[in-house]
Amino acid sequence: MDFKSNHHHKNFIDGVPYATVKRLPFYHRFLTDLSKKEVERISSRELAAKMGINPSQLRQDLCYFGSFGQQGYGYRVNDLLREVNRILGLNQEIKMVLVGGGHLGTALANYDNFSRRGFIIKAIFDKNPEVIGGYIKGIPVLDIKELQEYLRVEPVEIGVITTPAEAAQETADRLVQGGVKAIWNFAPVSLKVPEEVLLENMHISESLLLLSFKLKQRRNQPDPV
Ligand SMILES: NC(=O)c1ccc[n+]([C@@H]2O[C@H](COP(=O)([O-])OP(=O)(O)OC[C@H]3O[C@@H](n4cnc5c(N)ncnc54)[C@H](O)[C@@H]3O)[C@@H](O)[C@H]2O)c1
Repeated sequence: MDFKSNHHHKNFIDGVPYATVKRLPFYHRFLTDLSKKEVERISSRELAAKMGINPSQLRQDLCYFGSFGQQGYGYRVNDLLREVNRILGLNQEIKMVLVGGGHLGTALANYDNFSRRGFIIKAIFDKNPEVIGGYIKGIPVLDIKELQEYLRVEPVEIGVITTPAEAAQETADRLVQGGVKAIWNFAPVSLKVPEEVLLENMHISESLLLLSFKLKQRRNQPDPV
């Protein structure tokens, strides 16, 4: 099934409703899990129950991924996963650079699952002479001054920012000048980037603050009897 572009309707991305797109990573996770367990097929009822979502919602979502379901047979897990991967753009390698090879940068570089899914960190950039010239998980750590020249020779699509907050905007500017198409930002800053550059923020501390709030709420509630 081919998706017609539907740019004039902002609730749709490539013919898939945004609400469905937002659930794609969730489908990806469950289908990958089933595929690993070598489950060949699954009914929409079973899959919905596993994922804790409404079966009719699930059937509706899956309609957008192509017609894989067969009455009384269910869905072929691998076909469905392949389609979800295709829609998510995971059927090709995506090159990234990471700026800020400190604690978080090192943790991300060490996380095997990104490269397993095709997200390849080509180089890490830092300004600290003590780390420049070294390697993190086999990835070279280069001088931030070389970023522009590097990207000219080796264009990448995603720039990951794991610098301290104060350095995040100048890092974003450098990445944009270098021609990256998307930024994955972990610094607790609202970055300004041109409209054509995609920005996804991963504000870990904000998530922790939310948890703190919920914890406080629960503490204030009387214990259930
Ligand atoms: N470590 C975590 O678990 C964590 C959690 C939540 C948020 N964050 C955020 O992630 C970011 C990084 O945190 P961290 O703990 O890894 O810090 P860190 O100090 O360990 O690492 C930051 C790295 O960025 C480099 N750097 C500084 N300025 C630079 C510049 N202008 N250009 C290139 N490199 C530069 C430093 O030399 C250092 O290696 C921060 O914005 C922090 O708020 C981190």
